[in-house]
Order: sequence, then C-alpha cells, then structure tokens
Amino acid sequence: MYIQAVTLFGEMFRSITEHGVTGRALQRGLWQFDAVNPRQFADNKLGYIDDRPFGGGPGMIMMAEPLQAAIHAAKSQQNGRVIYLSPQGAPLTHRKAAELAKLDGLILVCGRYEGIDERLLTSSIDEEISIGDFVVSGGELPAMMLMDAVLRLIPGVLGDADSAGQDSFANGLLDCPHYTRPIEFQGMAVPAVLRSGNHALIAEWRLEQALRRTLLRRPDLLAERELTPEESRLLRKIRQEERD
Ligand SMILES: Nc1nonc1C(=O)N[C@@H]1CC[C@H](O)C1
Repeated sequence: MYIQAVTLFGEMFRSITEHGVTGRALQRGLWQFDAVNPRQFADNKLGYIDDRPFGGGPGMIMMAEPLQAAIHAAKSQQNGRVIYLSPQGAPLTHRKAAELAKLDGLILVCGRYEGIDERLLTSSIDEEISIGDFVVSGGELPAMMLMDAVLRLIPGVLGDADSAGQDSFANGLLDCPHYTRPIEFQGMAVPAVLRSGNHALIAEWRLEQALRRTLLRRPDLLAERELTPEESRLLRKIRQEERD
C-alpha cells in the first residue's frame, strides 16, 4: 500500500514509519510512505497557506489552492483515495479500516488551524473520516491512527497472522481479558482454565469473556451483531448470571 500524507509536519509521521510493527513493515516493503507539504505550493514568496475566515471568527483557515496543488502532486504518483481527517467525518471503525486496507493507496489530507476551505472538500476530497468526537490541533495524529489501524490489517504486517483477527471489534466484540506471567500478581491468580491446556475450553472461556465485556461496556455492538448459536447460549448464561 502506498500512503501519502498532505501535511505541514511530515516529520511527525516518523513515529510510525520508524517504530514498531508499522516501521518494520515499511522496511520490509509491505507499504510505502511520502509526505507532501502544501507550503511548497503556496503562490506567495512567504509561503502563506492560511488566511483569516470570511465572516470573521477566531483562528485561521487553510487556503484551498496550496492544498489542491499538493493533492494533485500526490495524485500524480498514485490513484489513491483522498481522505480528509476531520471531526465532521464518518467515524473510523474496524469495518472502515478493513475496507481501506484493501485499497492500493491512500492520500491523507491533514488540516491545521480551524480547518480547511470548504471548497477543497467539494473539489478534491473523496471521503471525510473522524477519529472521534473531540478536536485535536491537527490532522496528523488522526491520520497516523487511521494508518496504524489500516496497516495492521494488511497481511504480513503483524507477526502472528491471527493477531488482528482477535483484536477488539475484529469479530464485532470487545476483546477478552489477557494474562501472562507471573501466575499470581498482587493476590490475583491467572484463571485456571487458561492454564488447563484444554483449547476448546479456553476458546469458550475467551468467547464468554468477550461477550460479557461487550454486554457490560458496549451493548450497542451486540445490537448490531448476528449471534451464532453458541454466542446466544453464552449470552443467555451471562444475562442470567448478571441478574442473580
Ligand atoms: N477529531 C478528528 N478526527 O480527525 N481529525 C480530527 C480533528 O480534530 N482535526 C482537527 C480539527 C481542526 C484541526 O485542523 C485538526
């Protein structure tokens, strides 16, 4: 996958191009990254890329022309989907990340200041995506969160091919609890079933814990989900226990 970020702060992306599973995957050629700085496309000597909002109000707005020129430069390198990170976008979910992971490329447009000229959205943006109902100072961190969520779904990026499949939301449920050594920590022991060696029992326990955690913390996820007969049975058991 080829990912380009249209950003004033390309250096920020080193946190995922030079670290962790995403950094190793880049080194192994599983994805490529370039930053495109709209400031190089500013048509004034001082490189202005923002200006005051028409109609007044606080802060500055990023001008459409330098951003459009930067997007065009990115599109000269690939035909990726152009995504603008913004609080007004559709929520980033596992399902959206899985959809994006199938594409050959992404062009991620990162705003700064109060946002970007609306006409750029109309002329050059394919899709707006939000990482949550809050505001951060720039689109770079949202872009990196989207990149990380997408890249981990690309075959080969994660060491253990099953790992992404067990993540929260991958099967529509929250993840089950996890434990490692020591067996006892501050008087709390690892659940005996996890040390039983009985893989069928362990799988059932993990599914039950995931269902219980989802029911208690995110019942909305269950409302959207078609349950298997085993999941329905376990959920009935959980609900009965919660009532007792
Ligand atoms: N929530 C979000 N999901 O994606 N992006 C954001 C976000 O807060 N963006 C900031 C708004 C103004 C500034 O330009 C950048």
